[in-house]
Amino acid sequence: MSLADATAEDHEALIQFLYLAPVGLVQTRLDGEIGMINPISAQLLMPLAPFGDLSNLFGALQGVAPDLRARVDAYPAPRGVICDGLRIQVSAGVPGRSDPQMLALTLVKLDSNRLMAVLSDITEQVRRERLARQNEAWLNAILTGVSDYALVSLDRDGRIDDWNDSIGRVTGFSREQVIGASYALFYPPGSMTPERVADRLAEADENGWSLDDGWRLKADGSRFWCSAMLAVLPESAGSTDRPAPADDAGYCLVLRDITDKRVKAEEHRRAISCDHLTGVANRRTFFELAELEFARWTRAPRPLSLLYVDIDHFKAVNDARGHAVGDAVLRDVALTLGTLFREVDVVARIGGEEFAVLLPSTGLEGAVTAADALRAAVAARSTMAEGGPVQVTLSVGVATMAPDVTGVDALLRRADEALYAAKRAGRNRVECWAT
Ligand SMILES: Nc1nc2c(ncn2[C@@H]2O[C@H](COP(=O)(O)OP(=O)(O)OP(=O)(O)O)[C@@H](O)[C@H]2O)c(=O)[nH]1
Repeated sequence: MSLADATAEDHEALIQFLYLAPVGLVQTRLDGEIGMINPISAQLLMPLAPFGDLSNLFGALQGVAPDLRARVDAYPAPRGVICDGLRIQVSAGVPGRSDPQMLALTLVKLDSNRLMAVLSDITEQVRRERLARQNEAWLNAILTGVSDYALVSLDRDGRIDDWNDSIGRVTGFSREQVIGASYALFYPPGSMTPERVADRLAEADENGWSLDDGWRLKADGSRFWCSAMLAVLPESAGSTDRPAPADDAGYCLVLRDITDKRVKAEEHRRAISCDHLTGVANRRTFFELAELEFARWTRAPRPLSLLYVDIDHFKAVNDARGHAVGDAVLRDVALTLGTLFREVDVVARIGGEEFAVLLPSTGLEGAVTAADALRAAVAARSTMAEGGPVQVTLSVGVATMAPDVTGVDALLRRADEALYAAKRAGRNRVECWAT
């Protein structure tokens, strides 16, 4: 066989591999223009691509992974792995019925002109991981030594009904301060609502336990990073010879100070849950948290609202001042969003110049007030950038939960419709969804 024949055969084998590979493979230029794409990629990308346009990988993924282009631009080496198994949330699931669809993307820079993208559907794997994580956390909680724990016994309403030294040791609170208080006492202001207190109790009732990590408060006002497990006590405290009726059963709250491990945990959390450019939550995290809120709402309806935020005429900023200045504006808007909202609110970048804010325990009126405060704050400031300050305005669509809203996607659609109305009405406005 001649060298030319052998090369042609190799080429043919490569094409065969590309077409039959069990994962999606896409070869693009550095600007994302697609040169070669196999059927699995086309199948995965087609539903995401605006107007079914599969000419550019970044364009196709713009709605679900807006920062890809920036990642490629920021990658300094002539070749190498730009991102490895980056998780991209494609759609929100419906609690109890379907899981959110998730893709994994590995992006390799082959040389100064070409990228290779490997795409796979990891929806099922993510579901299994979530279950495994919960099991592991539970096992860790049981197996680790008990000296760094504070054990708190709670009544059915989440009020602390028993005291032991471990609470004083870990949190610094005295018996008088804690007995009769809600366990929300250990949470920093703004990070707990009465509904959330009840949610965690309900979650524990349903699963036997409920876990969460985050900042907690000590008696002196300082914070510690805590892993908290709330477990159902099958019998009421003090009952010895007969099981208590189920109504009397309380809870055991186990607080563990893991401040030392926090830096690593935080770094990990940020890497997977925050938007690369702005530092606010990414689209995937938004949907995860929004689904949790929606599931809570399904169990016990309470006010829950959503803001869909879009920067006005942002393309003009990019066109006039360049992409880097556009990025600085995005970061600035995210900063304003981050400072205006409560810790319990979820602020996320869900598209190129689109943000969403989920407001638990907030009805329509409160959401409109918050949206207008945001609109006014952004309109009043400007971003300092090379070549002079840049001013932008926002349009905001507001929607609130109602019995006929079937899921997170549906709520988002309503907020999007309201946003569209705000754009039509002249921009720099807040509009609410109306039937
Ligand atoms: N700098 C920068 N620009 C981005 C990023 N993601 C998306 N964009 C740009 O955002 C712009 C969005 O423009 P359009 O959707 O036309 O909307 P608009 O100009 O904001 O106009 P209206 O929304 O109708 O007020 C496009 O120019 C995108 O290229 C990003 O990460 N950085």
